[in-house]
Amino acid sequence: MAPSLHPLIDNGITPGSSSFSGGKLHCRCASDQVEITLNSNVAHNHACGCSKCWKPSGSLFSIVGVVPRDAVSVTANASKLSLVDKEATIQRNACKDCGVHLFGRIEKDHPFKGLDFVHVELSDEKGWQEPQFAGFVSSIIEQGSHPKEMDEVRAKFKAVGLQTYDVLSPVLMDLISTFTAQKSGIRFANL
Ligand SMILES: N[C@@H](CCC(=O)N[C@@H](CS)C(=O)NCC(=O)O)C(=O)O
Ligand SMILES: [Zn+2]
Ligand SMILES: [Zn+2]
Repeated sequence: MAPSLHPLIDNGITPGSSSFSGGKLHCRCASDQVEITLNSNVAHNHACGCSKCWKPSGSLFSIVGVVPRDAVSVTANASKLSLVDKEATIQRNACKDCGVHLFGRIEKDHPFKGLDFVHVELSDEKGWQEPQFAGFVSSIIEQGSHPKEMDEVRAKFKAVGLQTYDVLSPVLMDLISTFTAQKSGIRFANL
């Protein structure tokens, strides 16, 4: 059987709702779940093949989107959260008991500082923005996917209407490079 990319991708994509304005995420513990309340829909929601983003078991990709950090609050069992990797740019807060990542936050100077990274499949609500593209696709080889499977993986994304990139989408790459240019002193008129 072909490997699962992700349950939210494998059988086609369900569009989100433009009027949806947030909901709750829960970890996968049987009791005393960590609860996160998001007062916003996600943006730039996408499949990520990197080794650092949380994936449901059996899936090759994570689905991860961003929300303004001011829209994120931990509303139950905060004491179960711990940082996965204190050195990483994205400080991923995971449940110590079930391992699910509840939110990732950037504290250092970075183009995406101010945005938290979240996985909407941890919510029971419907209406979250659907995945827009797939990023870090080639990274799945680093986790053991066979290089010869890559055409099939990219074809599957294409079949559900998603573009694939080996880093991020052009919009996000341009944001990162704009930030880097400005850091080096370049000033753009009319941004
Ligand atoms: N090939 C690497 C890529 C890791 C990577 O750069 N991930 C991206 C996408 S989530 C990132 O921005 N990481 C920053 C971080 O994890 O802090 C891997 O799979 O581990
Ligand atoms: Zn948990
Ligand atoms: Zn990632």
